[in-house]
Amino acid sequence: MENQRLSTHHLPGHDDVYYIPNFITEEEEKYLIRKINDSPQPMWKKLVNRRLQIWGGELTTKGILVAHPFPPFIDQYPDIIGRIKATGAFDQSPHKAPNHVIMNEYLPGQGIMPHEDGPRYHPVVATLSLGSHAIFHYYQYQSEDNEIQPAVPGNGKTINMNPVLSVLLEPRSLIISSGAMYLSHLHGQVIVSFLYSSSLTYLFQHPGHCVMISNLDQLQDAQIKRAIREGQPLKRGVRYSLTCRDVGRVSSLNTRR
Ligand SMILES: O=C(O)CCC(=O)C(=O)O
Ligand SMILES: [Fe+2]
Repeated sequence: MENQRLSTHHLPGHDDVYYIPNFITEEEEKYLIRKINDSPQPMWKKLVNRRLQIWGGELTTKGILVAHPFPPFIDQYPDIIGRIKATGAFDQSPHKAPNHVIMNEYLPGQGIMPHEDGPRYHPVVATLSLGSHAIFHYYQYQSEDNEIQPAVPGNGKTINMNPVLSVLLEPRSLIISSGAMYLSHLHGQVIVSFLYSSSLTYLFQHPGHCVMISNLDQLQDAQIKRAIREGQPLKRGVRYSLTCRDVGRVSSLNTRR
């Protein structure tokens, strides 16, 4: 997906992952978090390690979207959908913009296991982070010539738990994954309450486990940059992620988008 508007944001060595810091302002972030927290209890689905809300409609078991209008804080003010569309990341997708958003809430110490987003979506996902940072990893399945690593099962295949790419997601940033990173890799967010910085290139997720962060040069958050520079622990707060995707098949009974 080489795209002029995004080309300055791609991660070094990875043409199919883009990191855009400060995609929204602090004021817009506060507004969105307030709207999320104001939403009625029945909107939330509780999972073991996170809570989530689904915006844009429900997916049937056959992968068809029964469309429902977005809440206005997603496609009116601040117009997250319009701004994502303007990046050009969805130029090749069926609706040229995301029509489905899963909003995840993670408390400190919560995360999401490595997984694939699957074929129901056009293979581009744009994720907006709010509230706090996360380390986001991309993984591959184990291949025969890879060294054996501790692994967890996924679709009967074994995952190589050495990430191929690790990105520090700042609050207000947008990360876009496409191409092979969507189609043949897994992604996940490691469960940590603190991050410890060691040098300017490596961060400790927990003592003894170091990861190389690919987007250190792209970071913009003053607090995060200072903590990394000074070797201070980065304390996790509540993080919200808005994962925005385009579902190709939309029910004709209810196509308001
Ligand atoms: O929280 C994130 O950044 C990622 C969430 C995710 O991968 C998903 O909802 O499919
Ligand atoms: Fe995902």
